[in-house]
Amino acid sequence: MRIPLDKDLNAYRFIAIEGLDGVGKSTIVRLLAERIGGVATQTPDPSLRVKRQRVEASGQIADKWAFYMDSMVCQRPQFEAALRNHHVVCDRYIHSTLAYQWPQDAPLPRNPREMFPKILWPDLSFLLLSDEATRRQRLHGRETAEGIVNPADHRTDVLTLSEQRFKSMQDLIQINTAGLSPSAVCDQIFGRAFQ
Ligand SMILES: Nc1ncnc2c1ncn2[C@@H]1O[C@H](COP(=O)(O)OP(=O)(O)OP(=O)(O)O)[C@@H](O)[C@H]1O
Ligand SMILES: Cc1cn([C@H]2C[C@H](O)[C@@H](COP(=O)(O)O)O2)c(=O)[nH]c1=O
Repeated sequence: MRIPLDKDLNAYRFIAIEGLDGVGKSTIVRLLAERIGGVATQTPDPSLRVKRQRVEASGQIADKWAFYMDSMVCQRPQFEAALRNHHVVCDRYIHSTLAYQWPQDAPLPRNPREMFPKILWPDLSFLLLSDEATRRQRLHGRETAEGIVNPADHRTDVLTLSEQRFKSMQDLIQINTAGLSPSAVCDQIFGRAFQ
């Protein structure tokens, strides 16, 4: 099932799902894309995994910023091609890069759309939120199921700053996922995006 919008031009939507590690983004990206017959994607592109590991290991914030920004610029043609026929739902995008990689002591840019014109801006960006206990429980559940623990998902200082920044971003639509099943979260996003 595909749900085009009521207009000929820009008929399909580019939707970004943002939030802290473990809050439920990839689950919701998959469910929402299935529901709307859209393309589920993510940044950075998985083909950049090795380069990403190298950049993350370097720990240099300028290198990380450049890597994540470049990855979005490079994915632009792929997103534009998909948007000709489908909605696109993306796991992390520009708001994550700003939340995690903008210099710690600098205020966030006031007009990021104008500042970073090379990336394709999402039509709608959603911020998934939950209380910390729920987020940790979800993370723990996934770690137990998959047998993989990513130390980056547990850096409290980084997570605290990133959450503050996410919450201060006026163009993010906040969805409180605590107490909601994945399908109920999906319903809320669907309602906000398409009804
Ligand atoms: N609304 C929800 N209610 C209960 N469990 C959920 C919900 N959403 C996701 N989960 C579960 O929580 C775990 C983490 O979800 P998911 O991997 O989607 O998070 P994420 O935000 O993409 O994490 P990361 O950024 O670290 O990749 C998974 O085991 C998933 O099944
Ligand atoms: C896309 C993107 C990711 N990151 C950081 C944020 C997290 O600590 C890790 C994990 O990401 P994933 O969702 O588990 O793939 O990567 C970032 O700092 N900036 C970004 O743009």
